[in-house]
Amino acid sequence: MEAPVAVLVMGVSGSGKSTVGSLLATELGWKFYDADDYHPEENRKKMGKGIPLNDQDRIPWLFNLHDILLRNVSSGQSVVLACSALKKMYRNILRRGESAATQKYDEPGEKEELKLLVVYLNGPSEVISGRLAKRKGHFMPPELLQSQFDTLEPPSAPENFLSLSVDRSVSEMIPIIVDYVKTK
Ligand SMILES: Nc1ncnc2c1ncn2[C@@H]1O[C@H](COP(=O)(O)OP(=O)(O)O)[C@@H](O)[C@H]1O
Ligand SMILES: O=C(O)[C@H](O)[C@@H](O)[C@H](O)[C@H](O)COP(=O)(O)O
Repeated sequence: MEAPVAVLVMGVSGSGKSTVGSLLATELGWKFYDADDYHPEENRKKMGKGIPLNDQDRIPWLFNLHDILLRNVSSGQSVVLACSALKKMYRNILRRGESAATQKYDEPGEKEELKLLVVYLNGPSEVISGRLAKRKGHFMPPELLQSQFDTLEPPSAPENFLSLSVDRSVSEMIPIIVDYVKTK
């Protein structure tokens, strides 16, 4: 792998995106972005009140994240992004920005400005809700987990993705992800 890439670490709230993504970026020596840091105040307030976000809330946030990824990759900087990216359309926006909205080029691999490698952290709601119940000092209420599962569209071919069970330890995941990234 030579050209700069963006690695998306995705999954429902509490699946481990921030933990895995930040360690991965450190391991690779790449920049790390946590999509949670880019939610507008209205989105945070909405989630804080226990109301799930909808497409209208998420799409401008995803456009902004696409711009950040593209700016980095265009300047030669590979990046890791931790972002829920629950729907296929959301991942297309991260890849293509506004052109995803026109759906002219819908499928990953077609005329992409940005190579996005997807790491999908998957696991049962019982395990993830147990972790959220213990997590302290975060704006996301654990009650929203079911809505995240309801919205989730797991990645599928032709998306370029690696699926990892949240049952694995983080230290076990990192070398697997590094291998995946290095062979792409
Ligand atoms: N693979 C893992 N094994 C055990 N605990 C984990 C694992 N990944 C994350 N955690 C813990 O689960 C909680 C949620 O992780 P976090 O990274 O905040 O998830 P997300 O960013 O997807 O919401 C945190 O308390 C974190 O320490
Ligand atoms: O698209 C969304 O609904 C949000 O991005 C959501 O998925 C995310 O989970 C929250 O921002 C909370 O952050 P954590 O994922 O860190 O719990």
